[in-house]
Amino acid sequence: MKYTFYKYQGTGNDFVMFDNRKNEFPKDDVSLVASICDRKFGVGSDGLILLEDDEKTDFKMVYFNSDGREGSMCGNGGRCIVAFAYFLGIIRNKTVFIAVDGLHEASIEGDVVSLKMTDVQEISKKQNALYLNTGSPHHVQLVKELKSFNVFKEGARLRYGVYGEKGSNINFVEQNESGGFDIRTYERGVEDETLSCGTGVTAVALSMYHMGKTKKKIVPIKAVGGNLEVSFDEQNGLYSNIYLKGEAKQVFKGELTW
Ligand SMILES: N[C@H](CCC[C@H](N)C(=O)O)C(=O)O
Repeated sequence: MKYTFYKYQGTGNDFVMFDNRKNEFPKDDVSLVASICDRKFGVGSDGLILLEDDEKTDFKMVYFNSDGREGSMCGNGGRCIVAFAYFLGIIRNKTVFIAVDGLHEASIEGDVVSLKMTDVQEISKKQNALYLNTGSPHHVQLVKELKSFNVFKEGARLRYGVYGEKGSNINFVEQNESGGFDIRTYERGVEDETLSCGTGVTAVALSMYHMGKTKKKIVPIKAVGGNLEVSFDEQNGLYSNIYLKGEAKQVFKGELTW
């Protein structure tokens, strides 16, 4: 059977996307998902996303990491699937959809998608770092000379060494001259550095505010693959109305046979 797929990227975090409203995709096939994501033997991507029907909202997002296993929330994937739903004509400029961590509101204007993230109440302190869940678990650590920092080696060491089998995504941050922050992320489930991680960017913005590194509630973040903006409200340590905003684009369409 032939399946049409689309490739999307959000600040360089790339995804193979299927319209699975007819439920044809064999989503329990971990090795199939992993082989589609493989950059040498497949299409190549950081993850695979299914757009499915949902009774109560506009659509459902099902996200798999490139290892073939279902992941926790993906912020860039969430932005990309909004662009995909718009392309398919399922939504207009505003939407509410369901993902693994609950409901998400979003809006799209040209190539720019603004995605509401889950509220965050708990930011815990680790040695040299903060840890929080923005839909996915994130370790946030300030470093010097981020450009030459060995993200893969240090990320892998912390991911397994500190967080064990379940793991965490690991973000390294440095404040830049314009007052915003540069970020590089080692992603669990991809087990490598990716060019951008949306839930990671969100975690960094909240963490930097929490630490007093910025007083602004609109925080520009520069990932390797592009710029994102995080805005939020904060009251007594509760972060709400968190929005992740940036470009999400369709790259190509193709056909897979299996
Ligand atoms: N790239 C994603 C993060 C996916 C989280 C995933 N790596 C996991 O821990 O299951 C993002 O843009 O938020």
